[in-house]
Amino acid sequence: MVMDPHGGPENGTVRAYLLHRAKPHLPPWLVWGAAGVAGALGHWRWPDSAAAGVGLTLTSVALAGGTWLAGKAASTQRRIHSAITVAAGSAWVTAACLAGPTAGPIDDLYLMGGPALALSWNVRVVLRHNTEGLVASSDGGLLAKVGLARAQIGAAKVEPNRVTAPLALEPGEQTNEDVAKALARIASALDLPRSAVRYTPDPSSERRGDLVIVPEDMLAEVVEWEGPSNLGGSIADPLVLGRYDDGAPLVIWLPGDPDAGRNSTHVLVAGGTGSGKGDTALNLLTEVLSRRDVIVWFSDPKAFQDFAPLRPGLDWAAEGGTQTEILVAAVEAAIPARTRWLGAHGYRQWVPEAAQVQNDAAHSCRSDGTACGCAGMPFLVAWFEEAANTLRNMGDDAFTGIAQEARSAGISLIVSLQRPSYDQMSTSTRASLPSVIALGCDPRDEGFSLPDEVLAAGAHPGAWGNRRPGYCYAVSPGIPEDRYPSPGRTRRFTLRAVPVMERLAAWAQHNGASADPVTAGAASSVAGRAYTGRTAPGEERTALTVVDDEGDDMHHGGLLVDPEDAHIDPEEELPDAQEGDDAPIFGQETGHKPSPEEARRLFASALAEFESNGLMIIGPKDFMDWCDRHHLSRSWVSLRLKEAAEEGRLEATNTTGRWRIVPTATAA
Ligand SMILES: Nc1ncnc2c1ncn2[C@@H]1O[C@H](COP(=O)(O)OP(=O)(O)OP(=O)(O)O)[C@@H](O)[C@H]1O
Repeated sequence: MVMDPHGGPENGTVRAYLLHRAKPHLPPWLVWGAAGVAGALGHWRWPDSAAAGVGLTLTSVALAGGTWLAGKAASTQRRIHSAITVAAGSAWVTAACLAGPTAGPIDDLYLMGGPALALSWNVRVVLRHNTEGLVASSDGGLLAKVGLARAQIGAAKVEPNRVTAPLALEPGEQTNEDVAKALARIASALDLPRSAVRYTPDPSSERRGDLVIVPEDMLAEVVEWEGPSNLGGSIADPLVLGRYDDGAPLVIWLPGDPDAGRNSTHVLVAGGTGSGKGDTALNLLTEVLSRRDVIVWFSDPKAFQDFAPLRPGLDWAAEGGTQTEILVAAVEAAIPARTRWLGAHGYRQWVPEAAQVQNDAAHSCRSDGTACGCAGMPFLVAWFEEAANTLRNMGDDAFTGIAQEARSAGISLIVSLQRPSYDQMSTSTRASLPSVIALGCDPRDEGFSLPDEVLAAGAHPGAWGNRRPGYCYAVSPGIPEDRYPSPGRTRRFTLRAVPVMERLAAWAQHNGASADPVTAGAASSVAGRAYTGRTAPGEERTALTVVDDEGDDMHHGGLLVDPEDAHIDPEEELPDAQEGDDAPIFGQETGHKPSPEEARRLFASALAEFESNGLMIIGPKDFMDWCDRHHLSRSWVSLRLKEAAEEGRLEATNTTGRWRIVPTATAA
């Protein structure tokens, strides 16, 4: 039989299991048997010896006294129990030796007294197993050992794998912080991992709290993802990501709930390489996509390696940096539009009713008080996978602004980081993400992942590193705060999950929400055809594109070229430009170069080409080849970009030298 280091059977039979469970309770019975044998043997050896009688009696008294002295370090209760047992046992052996094991009441004493004593020890072992250390500490043992002498432990609540013991500290001498600092020593004294010992301070007292001990790691077993928890439910229902160490489901909520007094939230998924961050993201994304009233805008610089099967269910999948910049701009545009819509329909924040057709007069945008029948607005999840670069480009102020305002617009941001640390994300950006799913990380990054109080209460993701994939702490509105330091584990995704994810994406594509006109309009107004919205197979969603589908060719892209320039064929050979023309052309090579006017026209066409290709955020570097082709300098381009911004064709982004194309339909 394979044994684990704690002596448990790993894969044994039922019999082996029972034997294993019975093992700790056998010794008192073995001692009972041995005493019987000793009595019989002694009587056979010294049937009538007076000397043996004195010797044996002294021995038994010495044994009992010795036990008493030896038990000094044990609790008083245990000491008395041991001494009585030894005294009774040795007295019986003495009597049996001298008078014979079957004489008078000696055999009855053996048969009744022995089992009673053995049982009393069994009870003790059971008690000790459940409240290991805590019983012993009632006389200060454990707590003295860990530097909390004089603290009192109240009646412990014992559940199958969880002991909760109220702790009262020495008034004026000790604080809850002292307990937090002693947690590692308590774990050491109990021979448990540090994450098994937690402390929940009582918010109303600096010297009271609950010590929670979870002796067995019930998360060790890997659970595979089998499908979403609540297909067709609302995004307002809990999202189930895994389970806690006591078996309770690990859930979070994204939208707020005014009735429960819960705010909507943004989530950081933080974990080191190999911590199971990818699978955790899949847990969250599959839950979101399985709900009927939410759309997802998803940006992934890694080209959807992990998320490919789910891609058809996304309303917008942005791949790489530039597309992500556009997605960010679209979120920025969607915020005021959505907030306005929610306000006009009498919602202080997004609730599931907002996603329905607005048939309730109480939620009408009409001034006459009749129902308006407007299309509902689904919740929006904007997801930034591996977001360090995106956040850096956006800048702190922009991100914190978006995060702040998104919450009243029915938008949750989900951000994941390659490494959870301050060199990936600034303090202020970190602070604008109220929720975190903290997976294993470098011990030095713990302070970034989790709030100080949660770390002080015993959370320790640095202890997992990448050795416990999927283990996590979840801090989020709606989770009871005393749960924050409890570890959970998400579910694992294997190849077997792929077809299920594909079916889920197809379900979302057909049955999930699609963007409402307000959100789609805001997205299209900045992203042009880079935003298409999710399309079901066979369904052309052209309504959202502001540019004519035929306009792929930049030079003939109807809508995109000024009408007075429409006759120009830019392919046509252009006359040589005059030397010394007024355009500030520097570093220009000799050769064919367009006149300033033509160059401007070419520039307009180039913008149109970018737009028709969905490349909505541009900078001088995007014009490098173009400059070479047309013998124009980059500084000339920079100047033109600024001019175009003044004309309303471009809009400045948060990054110097990067401009967002204003789609032609909405260009000033
Ligand atoms: N909940 C889980 N239970 C068990 N194993 C898991 C769990 N989640 C992930 N794993 C396993 O852990 C390994 C690492 O997971 P994953 O690739 O998701 O980590 P990661 O944090 O995304 O790493 P990286 O940043 O390098 O991509 C994989 O082999 C995966 O199958």
